[in-house]
Amino acid sequence: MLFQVEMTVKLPPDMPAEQAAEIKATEKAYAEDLQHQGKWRHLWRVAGSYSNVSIFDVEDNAELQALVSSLPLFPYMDISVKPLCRHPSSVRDDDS
Ligand SMILES: O=C(O)CC1=CCC(=O)O1
Repeated sequence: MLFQVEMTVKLPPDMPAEQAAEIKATEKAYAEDLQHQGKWRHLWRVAGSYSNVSIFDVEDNAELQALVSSLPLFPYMDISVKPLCRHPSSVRDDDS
């Protein structure tokens, strides 16, 4: 199942820089691992913001919930999720 996930990072302004850097580094490693596994198919920065638009390819809603709620930045993000399905006019054969 494909999901579009939009994440907006809102770190507390008073979070120490070292702590913020550590969380971001852990987040990066987690995101890279999920991309290598094929579960996090796309990761795009929304230009001009501290947001990303991502496409996840997971078994079901429960797996998406497990992955997203395990993100190190999860407590510091606003997240919206949209389920996706194939468009009848799509010519790509890899977007199922
Ligand atoms: O910077 C972001 O958009 C949050 C984030 C998601 C994966 C990652 O490495 O950073």
